[in-house]
Amino acid sequence: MFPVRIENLRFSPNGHAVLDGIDLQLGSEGITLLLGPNGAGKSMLLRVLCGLVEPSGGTIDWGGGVRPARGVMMVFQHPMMLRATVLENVALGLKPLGVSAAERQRRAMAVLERIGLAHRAGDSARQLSGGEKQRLALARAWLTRPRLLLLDEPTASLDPSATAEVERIIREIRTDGTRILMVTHNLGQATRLGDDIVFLSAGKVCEHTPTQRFFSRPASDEARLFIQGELPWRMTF
Ligand SMILES: Nc1ncnc2c1ncn2[C@@H]1O[C@H](COP(=O)(O)OP(=O)(O)OP(=O)(O)O)[C@@H](O)[C@H]1O
Repeated sequence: MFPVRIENLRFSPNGHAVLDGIDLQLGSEGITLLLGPNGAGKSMLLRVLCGLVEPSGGTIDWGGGVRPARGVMMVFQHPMMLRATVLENVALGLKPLGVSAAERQRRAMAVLERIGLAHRAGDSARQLSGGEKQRLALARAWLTRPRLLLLDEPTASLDPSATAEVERIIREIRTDGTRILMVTHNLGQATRLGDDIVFLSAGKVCEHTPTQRFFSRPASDEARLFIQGELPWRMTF
């Protein structure tokens, strides 16, 4: 499936270019952080990659073949919880894979242990806190062993301790062999988690560079102003 090669990817509903010719290559390992101002097209890029939105043009080459049906998973900023227990919500991810009910429960319990939610297995998932719901959503995706995991601001509304716990789980998923592409507005988080940074502005990739270099020597004016918190609003649209 890797490298994933994205070329001249476009999404232009009603003539407005949300993705304006994205060129990007993703190798088989690591955590890539997608940064950029509001409206840059970060979430839209993830939606196109996971197949939720049909692009207007361009190509995505999934390592020479078509996108593997179950190889790509996405976790949203506000993950959906079914009206069911925590265990059932996690086990659900394995249902389409034809895993038996007993095995689904066994594996779901094992992943709940790893994310520190085993003691909540029998509780209603909808009663969980925001941080716990995000951990559950990560566990649900992790259980299916995706090759590529797309994360859209998974810690956006979490406090520092819940954020640290989610970051720990993301690192574990990466160590387990899953490639991660993640949107964040948290620059501290980008330095903690990111192997490399893709900086998007106005639907285009301005730069794709190792994390340390991005923060010490950004190549584009847009990225430099963004890091300094001085990006003029007119450059964001
Ligand atoms: N389904 C859609 N159809 C048309 N335009 C859309 C659609 N979804 C989003 N947009 C527009 O695309 C642009 C980019 O949105 P997107 O959510 O990808 O930005 P973003 O970089 O993730 O921003 P933020 O950091 O604020 O979440 C916005 O102007 C948004 O209004």
